[in-house]
Amino acid sequence: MIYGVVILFLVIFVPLAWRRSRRQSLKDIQGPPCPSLSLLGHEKIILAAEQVGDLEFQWVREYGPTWRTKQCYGVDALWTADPRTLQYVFHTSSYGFSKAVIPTETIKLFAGQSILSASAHDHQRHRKVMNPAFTVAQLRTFLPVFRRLASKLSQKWKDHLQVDSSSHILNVHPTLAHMTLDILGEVAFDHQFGALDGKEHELTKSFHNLFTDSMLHPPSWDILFKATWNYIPSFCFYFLKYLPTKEYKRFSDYLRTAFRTAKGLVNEKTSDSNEGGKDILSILIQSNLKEDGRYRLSEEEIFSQIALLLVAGHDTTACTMAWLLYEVSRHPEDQQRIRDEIRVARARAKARGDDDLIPSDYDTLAFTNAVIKESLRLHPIVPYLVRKADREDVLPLSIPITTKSGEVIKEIPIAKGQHVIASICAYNRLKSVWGEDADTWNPMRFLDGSGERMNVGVFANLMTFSAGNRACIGWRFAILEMQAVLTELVETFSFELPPAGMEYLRVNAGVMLPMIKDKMEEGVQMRLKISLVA
Ligand code: HEM
Repeated sequence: MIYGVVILFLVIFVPLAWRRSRRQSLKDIQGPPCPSLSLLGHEKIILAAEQVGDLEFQWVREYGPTWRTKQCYGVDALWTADPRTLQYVFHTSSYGFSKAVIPTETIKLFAGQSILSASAHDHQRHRKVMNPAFTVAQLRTFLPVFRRLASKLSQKWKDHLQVDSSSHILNVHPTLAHMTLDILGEVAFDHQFGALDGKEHELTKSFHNLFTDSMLHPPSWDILFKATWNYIPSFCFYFLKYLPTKEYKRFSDYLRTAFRTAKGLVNEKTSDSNEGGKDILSILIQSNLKEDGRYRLSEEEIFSQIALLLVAGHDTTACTMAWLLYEVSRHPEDQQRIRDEIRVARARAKARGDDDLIPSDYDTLAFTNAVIKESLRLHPIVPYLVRKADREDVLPLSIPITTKSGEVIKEIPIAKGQHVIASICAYNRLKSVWGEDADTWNPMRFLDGSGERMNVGVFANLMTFSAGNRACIGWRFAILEMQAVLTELVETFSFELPPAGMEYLRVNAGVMLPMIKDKMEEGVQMRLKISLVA
């Protein structure tokens, strides 16, 4: 049946797409030759790349930081890693570039009517209600929970070592994900998921391999089918959740489960006699009630934020931490330097009369923070973002490019509806921003300030948390959580790469996940050798 639907869409929409591609003005922009006359353009090779970003890095080397690719049905897409263009798209033009249809409708499949897929007008409303839950003061109150659950994780790993031997090769990803879910449960919803205790919540089951099942290496029919979404009336999207294939079923099953969990959590809050709850959901509900009725979030929108937070706030951080521990394993001398730095900070805290580090102590861990930034630079969990110009516009470039006809240009006129793809992974490795060693590990770049001159993204000039008014609302949350967890783990354990023979892949499942070559059927994993610090 799905093939019939796809063929029908192809017949109707290929001519439309072809006509649209004629209107565009990007023909003179250089880019990789199209693999064939294929209707898929470059989409298939980008989505199937063995290592996320490798193609983009190669294209930046060949064409400069702004280049053109073909999307399905011959439509041109403009890719950019140019800092000025990114600043223009994400900051200067404010809401002038909306999220493209395919990511928006895909997000709705697993996060309903949440902030992540809201239109510009609705986004301001969502963000105003959610902001009070993500202030610095609010987040600092979460630190004891971050520390307690990091220490619980550490105890679990110690137990592994006792059962096994003094060192052990451990897949660190699942327990990191259990810990980040438990953290989110407590600080966001005042709820105990008990994932680290091995409790099988229906949510953890329905989240397991959600993105790899739904988005990793999509079949050609799905890529072509999704491309038709750019041309169909919006009421058709309502039916996507009923598509019977695994790609769509996994998302709609998750959304149903998340909504069930969300209803339970909201009921707990509203029946709670303690109205001054300090968790994210309580603050969101209180902030919503203070709003004028016209601007309030509906019940469905609140459930959707919960479904989104459960995804956006846990595995993103768990995978990012898995990469962080991978980098720490590859660089034992940096690992030791982190340990020494924590020791000094602890001694200072003790001399002051504090039992433990306080939030401002984490800001003084200059090298540890530089390591976190460097890992976020090389391993951005969201590798690119697709935006659509809401009107005709002219994009400024800080790095001029040479067109096919040999002209050197500093700006690119674009048509309304043009897809502009921000390559987060390519920007994060741009030599003009990060220096000649941009492809290699060097946390020191964040200590001499050389990497942080331009202020493109919300954090450390990185695009990893995006930029502008739709940037990650949880970036401070994620950083404080990583600081607390990394200090606990590096103080307690020594990390090494396992013996040679394991090749780690950054796979593209909508988000960038760690897997092991030739063991992809085992799912997301990061195997590291751990032992207790002597
Ligand atoms: C290392 C961890 C994280 C990374 C790399 C990350 C990255 C991102 C990125 C790139 C976006 C923009 C997506 C887009 O425009 O389509 C985003 C949005 C968002 N993130 Fe995060 N995130 C992380 C952790 C978190 C955490 C811990 C939370 C919540 C507790 C969170 C909640 C959100 C929300 C609600 C949005 C939507 C914001 C909006 O549209 O205004 N994220 N994140």
